[in-house]
Amino acid sequence: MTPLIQATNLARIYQVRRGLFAQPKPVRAVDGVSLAVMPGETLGIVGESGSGKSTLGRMLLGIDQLQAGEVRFEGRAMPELRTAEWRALRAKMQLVYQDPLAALDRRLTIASQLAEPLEIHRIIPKDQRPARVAELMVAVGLRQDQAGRFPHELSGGQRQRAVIARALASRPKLLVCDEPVSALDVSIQAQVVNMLRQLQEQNGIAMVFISHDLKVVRNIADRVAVMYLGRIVEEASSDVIFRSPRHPYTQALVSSVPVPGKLLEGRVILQGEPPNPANRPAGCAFHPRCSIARDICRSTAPVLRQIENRRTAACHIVADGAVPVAA
Ligand SMILES: Nc1ncnc2c1ncn2[C@@H]1O[C@H](COP(=O)(O)OP(=O)(O)OP(=O)(O)O)[C@@H](O)[C@H]1O
Repeated sequence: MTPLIQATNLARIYQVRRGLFAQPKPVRAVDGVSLAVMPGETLGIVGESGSGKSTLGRMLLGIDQLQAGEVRFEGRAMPELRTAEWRALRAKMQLVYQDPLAALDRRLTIASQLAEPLEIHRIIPKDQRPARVAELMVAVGLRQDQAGRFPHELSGGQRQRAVIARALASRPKLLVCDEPVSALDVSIQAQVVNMLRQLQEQNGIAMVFISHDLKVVRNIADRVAVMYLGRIVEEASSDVIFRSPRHPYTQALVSSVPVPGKLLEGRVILQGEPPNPANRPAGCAFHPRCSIARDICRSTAPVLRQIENRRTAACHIVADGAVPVAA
């Protein structure tokens, strides 16, 4: 089966100047990332702030330039130029990000915002648009009397529902959700995540779900990729990642998620400084914080290897004897 979206060896380096007269330094935001998402599947992407999750999400959609690598959608390479073909493909993949107020136009009513993509992509005849707008509102749990409201007249959760409805207007096959519930109250987060899950099941939409919140990812993802300083360090099904994380970084992340009724015994505490993308440690970037690091970890970067059936990890210690993924 062809993946819906497949990314190979994506890389993005930013030149970042810290201070007016300082020399720009390269920041490897995304550094050789490959992934694939099957139709209808949800891939969770987790990692601390600065690990490159958002940059990766934008690269998948073609919003951020690819400096290296390739993205294929339904088997076709994404065109580099913003041609008609690019726009047609982009309509099939939509972004939902953290701040719904920024994503919505403050001067337009909710109904007008939902009608806009229908107009732009000329998806359905004009006379059918009001009915489609009403349908989209029902799909995301907004009331019809909210159609005439402006974004500031809705709550945060309702605004995010409107953003999701707009993203659904072009009947996308992929949603890239970048921290879609982080700005919402915890009680509302679960409602929006459940709604996303339902929409996905009903419409067979695939998702790339980016979040630093493992509890949320656990709820929604089929598979999880863990990022550390621009690279994927472990990837497996959500069950496997949360039940038996193997990479020491994944172990630390997973053990920091409180489980009701369970003591924090055996919890792995991350040592050392949080990662600084402008100052990537030599060897394995995680080694300064790793409790099982050996000499090789300080000198040689580990490659992502298949360490078990359907699990990959980039760690010299856990992958002893395993075959590199690219081999
Ligand atoms: N437009 C930009 N210009 C310069 N540096 C950038 C830009 N966008 C991202 N970066 C840098 O790239 C690195 C990765 O950032 P990115 O936002 O992709 O990570 P993230 O994991 O999504 O983090 P967060 O959860 O904080 O958004 C960071 O060091 C960030 O400062």
